[in-house]
Amino acid sequence: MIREYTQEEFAENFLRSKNKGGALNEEVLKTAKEVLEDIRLNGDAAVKKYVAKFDDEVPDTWEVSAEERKQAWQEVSQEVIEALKKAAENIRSFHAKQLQNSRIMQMGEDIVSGQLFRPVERVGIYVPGGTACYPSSVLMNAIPAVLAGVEEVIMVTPVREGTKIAPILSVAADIAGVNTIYKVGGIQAVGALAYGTETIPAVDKIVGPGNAYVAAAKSLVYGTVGIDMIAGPSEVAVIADENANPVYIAADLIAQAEHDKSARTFLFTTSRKLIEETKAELEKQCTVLPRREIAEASIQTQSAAVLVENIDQAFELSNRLAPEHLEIQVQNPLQQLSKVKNAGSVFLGENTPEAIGDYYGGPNHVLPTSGTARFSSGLSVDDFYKKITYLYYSEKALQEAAPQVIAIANEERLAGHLRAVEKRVKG
Ligand SMILES: NC(=O)c1ccc[n+]([C@@H]2O[C@H](COP(=O)([O-])OP(=O)(O)OC[C@H]3O[C@@H](n4cnc5c(N)ncnc54)[C@H](O)[C@@H]3O)[C@@H](O)[C@H]2O)c1
Ligand SMILES: N[C@H](CO)Cc1c[nH]c[nH+]1
Ligand SMILES: [Zn+2]
Repeated sequence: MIREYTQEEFAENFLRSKNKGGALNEEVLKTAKEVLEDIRLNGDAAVKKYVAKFDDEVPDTWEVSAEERKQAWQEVSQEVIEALKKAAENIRSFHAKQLQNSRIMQMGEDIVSGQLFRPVERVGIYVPGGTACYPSSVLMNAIPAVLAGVEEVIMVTPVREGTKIAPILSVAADIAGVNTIYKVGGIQAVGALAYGTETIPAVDKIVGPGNAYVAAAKSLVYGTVGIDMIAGPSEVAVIADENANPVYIAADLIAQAEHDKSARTFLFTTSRKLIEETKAELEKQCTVLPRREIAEASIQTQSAAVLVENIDQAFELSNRLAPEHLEIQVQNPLQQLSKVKNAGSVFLGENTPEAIGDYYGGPNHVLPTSGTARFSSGLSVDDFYKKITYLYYSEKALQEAAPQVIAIANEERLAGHLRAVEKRVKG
């Protein structure tokens, strides 16, 4: 089961090599590159080919029809619809606080500058669906986009069985305000959204989580379109002291491990006893897990337990790892929050399992993985804005600024720039 590492071994095995976009290995990137190039050149025909290759049956029509979307509401229980609506409300209130207005600044008497906040016009949201069904990802992706004022939200998701998407995905899409849904997933969906095909329109930005293939494809189309971040296979790190509950820790590690064989789970603790008890719990809880095979593969190959001398050492390792999720299971967890430097999202105390954030709490669950939380953040309203700066100078203001600008332009040996100012100033 979960392997124990010394701090040095952990650094060697998990921080030096594997934590640099680890999920995007060469082989995955090579496949993604080939598929993307084919889609760029051959549009729908290539998409069709790869849906058949990677996802089985090719639906006759890729767009989920208005009729299918209406019918979906009859196929989901009222209880689940209510749960989705309540979750959507929490996510909406959390993200509404991130809304921003354009700014205008008076910089002295004759100068005005500022920033225009403009929504990205057309956004593609990726909703994973290879081995599980993710209505929560529909809400997490689309709600901030709609709040920011995105005009068109296009959702893509693979079909797992038959040629229909799960009705709950369609209901979640209606609740969140998705305009169009296409039954295409994987690299081929990312390619179609980036380059546009006869059926699927090109978008301005692609957001959303996915497995290593999806994450690799997103990283490769960056530049043609915007992307949010590398949101690949799930991760959780738990920092725990001797008072933490091994039953909860094992449950939370399994909750992320069951996403994907490539998911990564970590325990940093001051207690050897807790490591032993967590190991025993992992064995026990996995035996009754429907996705046992996936969770066990993840725990056996991608996980680590590290005994540390004190909690500060645990934070040091976690900050270097920059996990997607960090659980702080120590006494007075709020007092430890200031020690977090790198993480996608933090969960405080034993009553805040990471799963509450996956579905319901409000913060976004689309988060940076494989060490990329060192420089990127979870999805937010901000991802759906462009911030356009502007500047106004009066004649008098330009006159005053001219000597400084001319001096700098002169040093840069850019005479054209210098003259553009010089020609306007008198005297
Ligand atoms: N970081 C985050 O914010 C976050 C949030 C939710 C889920 N996730 C992750 O999303 C992922 C969901 O994975 P999933 O597989 O269930 O769904 P997915 O939709 O991400 O990927 C499934 C698609 O991958 C493609 N694929 C599979 N094997 C392939 C191969 N050998 N070559 C080329 N393409 C291939 C297929 O087209 C398939 O439809 C998990 O890794 C989970 O941990 C991450
Ligand atoms: N834990 C995932 C992010 O890594 C999000 C999710 C959706 N559903 C369940 N979990
Ligand atoms: Zn999860």
